[in-house]
Amino acid sequence: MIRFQAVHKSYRVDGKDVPALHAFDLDIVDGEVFGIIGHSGAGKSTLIRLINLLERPSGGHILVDGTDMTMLSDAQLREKRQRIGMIFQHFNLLASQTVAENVAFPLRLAGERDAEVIRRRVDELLARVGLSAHADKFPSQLSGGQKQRVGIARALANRPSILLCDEATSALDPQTTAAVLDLLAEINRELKLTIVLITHEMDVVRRVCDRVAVLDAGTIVESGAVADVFLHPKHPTTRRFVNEALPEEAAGEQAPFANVPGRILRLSFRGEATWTPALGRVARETDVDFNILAGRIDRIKNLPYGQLTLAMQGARVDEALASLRQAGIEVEEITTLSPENRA
Ligand SMILES: Nc1ncnc2c1ncn2[C@@H]1O[C@H](COP(=O)(O)OP(=O)(O)OP(=O)(O)O)[C@@H](O)[C@H]1O
Repeated sequence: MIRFQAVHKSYRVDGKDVPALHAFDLDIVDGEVFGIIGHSGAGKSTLIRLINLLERPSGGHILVDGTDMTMLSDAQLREKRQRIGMIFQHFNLLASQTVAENVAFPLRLAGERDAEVIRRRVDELLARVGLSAHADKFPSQLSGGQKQRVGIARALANRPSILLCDEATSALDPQTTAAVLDLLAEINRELKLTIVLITHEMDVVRRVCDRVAVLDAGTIVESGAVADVFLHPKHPTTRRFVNEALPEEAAGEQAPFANVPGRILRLSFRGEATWTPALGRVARETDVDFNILAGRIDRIKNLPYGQLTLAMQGARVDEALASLRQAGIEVEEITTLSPENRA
């Protein structure tokens, strides 16, 4: 468990303290993939670097598995950091060392001297990230995705219980991003380690995270299970991120519904409800008509979900909505959204 207690952080700039993170509490539980999303300058890097104390908090406590990181001596902190792996946007590999030497580096740093032990561990790690054939290459001979795989192998070398990912896919194209995120999800599942990642892309959160915190100008404005935050964003900043990830839905919300006859509704289906033909059944039973304005079916991590924006007409619309809710479908009336909420 990673626990932030009343943590805040200011940087000293031109003799003045400038706040980067306002006081916050946050728990990240063992084995989850926790995302922190925010725009540039929101404080994401600061927050993630507080976990391994690459940044020291201006106040408050950071507990990792019950140990207060702020109380450790330098030697204790070095030891603790070996159990907290980290990967970076620009990979931070040693250019003059081979892939195998880069992965061996943290093992040597931790005091391992036995060449055979190191070789076996490096082989195992390179196999895990799919780079066994590239052990003797130099970083400059690898693609971005391969470099990040080396970064991941290196971060896992000392069997950490936590992996911190600092914009780990921001320098990669969408296909490579998807492959690296799949690898992170696999590592989380199989090694049961906790992953904390920061990103400015909601799609990264949607693909791999269990929970998410939205950071806006140094404040956590919203947090919770990804499906809840994604399907029912409350804060305008969250809504903007979600709309980036759901362009069709965004277009639907901004359509001129004032001219569409009927009540404008948004239906959200999760899990099994995504595949049941409830809408057709309810329409037949209650004699309502519906017109689909926007929609999509996708996945939030392993959870299938669907969202439909539709206009519904008929004398028994309220009855239809009650039946849909009973079938496990979330129903929101969106004609009543204020212009601010539609942003
Ligand atoms: N070492 C530093 N000294 C002074 N100010 C800093 C320092 N590091 C960060 N800041 C400031 O703190 C705020 C938060 O920065 P941080 O890098 O944590 O944000 P971020 O969300 O990670 O941004 P980005 O996505 O651009 O990396 C910014 O206003 C930034 O200018």
